[in-house]
Amino acid sequence: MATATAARMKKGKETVKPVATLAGKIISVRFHNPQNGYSVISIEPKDMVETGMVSCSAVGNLAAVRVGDEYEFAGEWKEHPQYGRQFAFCKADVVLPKEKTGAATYLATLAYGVGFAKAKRIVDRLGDDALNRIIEAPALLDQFHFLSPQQREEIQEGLLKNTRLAELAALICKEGVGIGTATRIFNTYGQASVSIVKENPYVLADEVYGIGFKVADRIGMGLSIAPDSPYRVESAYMYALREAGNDGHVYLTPKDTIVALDGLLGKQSMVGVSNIKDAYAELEQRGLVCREGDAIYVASMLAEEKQLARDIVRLAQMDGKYLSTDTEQKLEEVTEAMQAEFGVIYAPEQKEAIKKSFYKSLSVVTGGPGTGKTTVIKGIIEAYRKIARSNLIMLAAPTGRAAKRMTEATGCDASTIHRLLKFNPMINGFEHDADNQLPAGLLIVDEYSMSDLHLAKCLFEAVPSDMLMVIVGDVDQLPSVGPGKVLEDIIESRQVITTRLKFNYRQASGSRIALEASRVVEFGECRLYQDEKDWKTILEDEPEKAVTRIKAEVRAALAQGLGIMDFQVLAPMKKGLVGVDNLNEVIREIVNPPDVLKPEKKTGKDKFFRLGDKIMVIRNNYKLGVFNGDIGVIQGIDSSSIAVDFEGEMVTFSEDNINDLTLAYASTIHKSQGSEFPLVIMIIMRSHYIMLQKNLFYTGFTRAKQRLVLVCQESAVKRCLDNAEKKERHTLLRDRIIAYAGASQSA
Ligand SMILES: Nc1ncnc2c1ncn2[C@@H]1O[C@H](COP(=O)(O)OP(=O)(O)OP(=O)(O)O)[C@@H](O)[C@H]1O
Repeated sequence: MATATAARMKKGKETVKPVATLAGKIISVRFHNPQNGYSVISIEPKDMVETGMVSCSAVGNLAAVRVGDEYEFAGEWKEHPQYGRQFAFCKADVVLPKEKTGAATYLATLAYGVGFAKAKRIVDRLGDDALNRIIEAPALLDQFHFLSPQQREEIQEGLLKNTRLAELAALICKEGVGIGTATRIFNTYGQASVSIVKENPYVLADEVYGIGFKVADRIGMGLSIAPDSPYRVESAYMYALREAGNDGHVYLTPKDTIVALDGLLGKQSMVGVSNIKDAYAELEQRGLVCREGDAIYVASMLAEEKQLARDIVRLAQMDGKYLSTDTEQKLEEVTEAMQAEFGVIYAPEQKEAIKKSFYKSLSVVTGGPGTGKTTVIKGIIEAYRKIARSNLIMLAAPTGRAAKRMTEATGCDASTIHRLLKFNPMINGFEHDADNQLPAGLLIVDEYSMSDLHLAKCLFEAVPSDMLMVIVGDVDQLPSVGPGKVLEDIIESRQVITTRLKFNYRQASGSRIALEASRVVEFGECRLYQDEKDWKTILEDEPEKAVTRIKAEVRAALAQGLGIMDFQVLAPMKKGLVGVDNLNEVIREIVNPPDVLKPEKKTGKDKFFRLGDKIMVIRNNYKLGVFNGDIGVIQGIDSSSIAVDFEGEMVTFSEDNINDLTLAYASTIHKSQGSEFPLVIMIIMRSHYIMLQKNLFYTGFTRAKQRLVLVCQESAVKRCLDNAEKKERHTLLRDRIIAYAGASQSA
């Protein structure tokens, strides 16, 4: 392996820039940006004779800057048009004092409550090289009982920050790589950070949370790694495959892979097909990627797709636990009894759905909003109680909001799938799996169109064959945010018993939203009611005016007493005047204007959160127990964290994961899946062109429970309706289910 690594290293045509050096003490800090460490400092050079200066300016990135600290810088002298000659450094090593008094003085600056006397006792015991010894072995501090645990931590952290982290920051904090990123790298590799980053910065994309290929590449390019370095091409290859998951793909075709790599590596990168083939061969040899025909997979994704297909077939072919010669009659009696009990006459298809959930261990119920899915869920629960004489029932949904709605609708506790499977941060996985399956008799999972491949694989393997599992969802909605289209593939395989509910009860009660939902799905048609029942359309051709209309509707909602969680603005995409990002800023100024009592926290260029802001989680964080699409309100902001109330559950986000949050007054239609809101204000304009699809439009307006306000250009809605073609997702789940089912039947 060592030889292979050396060979791969050699292939890269690395260039080393000539550098000058400067040693001296910081005498003043003129500027320091805490986000990226960019600093402008005055230095008193150690060797004034050599530099010919009493003081000089130096610029570069430092993790922490303190007047009095001594550094050895490497970089080059530059002539600034305004500020004159200055030293631009790309490397900065703190020179720690080596004699006792200097070391003790330095140590005394690091921890609150540790003055010179205590620091001197430490240095006396550890010797002249005390500071370096503590850096190498922080446990040495344990012997000093007069230090509190916090003081020990502060000394250790201070030393590392001012030395090793400073060195790392100076090396990489350029061109948009911030101190936060440097700190994360440092937290991952500790003292070895600089040497690891110098050898192969692309490893960061695999191993450091929050760093992807693009940041690693910025670091790599800054370190003059060759554009055709195998490390770079392999990292881009893995990134391209993983990134395809963001477009819903489980695998990529060879052609798509090359297009994606071209985009990532740049056409001028000297990377040719042979480099890409070499990268594939290396990654395949390391077990990271594999290929089946024209499908190139991240190896773990292929394994998951196969495992899921096997488990689906296992459950779909297993007779329901309570199936016997008189089951049909028993089910008939039970549904009759329930009709009397609940005062409801089930539609034939609803009855079918309830009965069929007892035929096999796995069944599916699908239907649009208002077709009675929840009514069927309640029916299945009650029928199970009566037939199995058991209460071993588990209910779940992919998001917290959907689980909450399920609880409210059924009166039974429902949890997220993650909670159901018991996510354990210690093992970074679920406690319930194939070896420790779920202890229930009946499991019903709602909003299943939202489940991606990974979550489906984890859930299905944890379901014992003698359990009854019913998955419920609206297959006409957008598929999951993550890779795959699991519900659609299961239904299309025709190997799993499925009931499609068609009759729309809400439509029967006059709802225009329900009526148009059916018409959109069945005929690709939709009437744009001016203002009738639960539907209001505002036709507006100019984007600026459309934004003004949205603002007016938001004000009207507030005037009617709706809270920020009661209404949601939806748009097809993020960018542009009528995109989510701009709408969020505009709506925030109405709903949560600035106030001296409301602290704000900067989170990026031109981005900030304000106390009281409505926010959404955009990445699953199993450790914090929050998931993509969860919506909450900011209840606390301080210099290093944000506390968010997720409908009664408080979660604190630190600097490391604040970027997993975004404003949520407006959100994309994709992100609104699984949620419903009393009022939805949805905008559909021609400038959203590339996103305008039938299932996107359908998913968006069916999020409205009581009222929809549609601000649109008529032609944009028409474009949605005409574009019934679903965006293709590369997955082979359907084919695998069919193949495994065939194989097991012929076996
Ligand atoms: N057989 C029935 N007879 C009369 N009313 C019914 C029947 N089935 C459902 N309903 C009513 O229709 C409405 C919609 O039903 P339900 O909430 O079960 O649908 P849903 O598919 O779960 O809707 P959504 O996906 O929007 O939550 C409810 O008010 C429900 O009481």
